[in-house]
Amino acid sequence: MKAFIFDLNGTMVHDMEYHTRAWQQLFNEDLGGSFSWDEVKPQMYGKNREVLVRLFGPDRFTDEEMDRVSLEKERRYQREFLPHLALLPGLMELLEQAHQRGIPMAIGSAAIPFNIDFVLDNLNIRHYFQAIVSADDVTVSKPNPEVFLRCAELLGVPPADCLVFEDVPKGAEAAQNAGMKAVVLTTTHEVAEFAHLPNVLHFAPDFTDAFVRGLVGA
Ligand SMILES: O=P(O)(O)OC[C@H]1O[C@@H](O)[C@H](O)[C@@H](O)[C@@H]1O
Repeated sequence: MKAFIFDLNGTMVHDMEYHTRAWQQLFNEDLGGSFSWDEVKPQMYGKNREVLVRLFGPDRFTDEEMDRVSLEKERRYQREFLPHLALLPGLMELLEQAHQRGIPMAIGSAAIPFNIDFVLDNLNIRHYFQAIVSADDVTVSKPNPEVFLRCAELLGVPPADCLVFEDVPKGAEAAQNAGMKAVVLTTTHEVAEFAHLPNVLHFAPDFTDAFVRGLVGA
């Protein structure tokens, strides 16, 4: 593999429960919904506007309202997650080794820049990434391949030479649709949920995993 593309939430940081909880509270306490955890969790992919349309239909909110709701959700998420903000075990070492070996790296996330900046700047890791593609940079998000194809283009590496690190089935599906192999971090979903995706090379609990370390010759 010539380049690495990292999903952000649930892959670099173990935070998907915090996203799910922030959304569930907002849906049920502020927006009049009554969604269970098991109904909200599978919706945790794609842009915030896409999440809102999937759950409330296309006519409920204006674009401005969706952006306001989205920002409120991220403020709540950041407030709750900040005390726990840390990279997954082994990721800092992997980033450093890949950087030293000249492997280009990108972030391809459905999150808005507000959340990407929250992680990168608080953890001081922005300098490792040659490209960052957020919700604002694509017309359609995962499982559409646009986000990962844009990363490959910005890195100047053919899609087939990019390896994606993901944690959700819809994200691994986006990699498949982009013609990219994926390594799945099992922070958020069960291995069986990825059974339909032939591009998944390996499942790992975190970045200390021997297969993952072997990718940078460590
Ligand atoms: O694409 P990533 O980095 O996993 O981010 C996905 C999540 O990003 C969050 O910002 C959204 O609020 C979630 O709805 C979404 O699931």
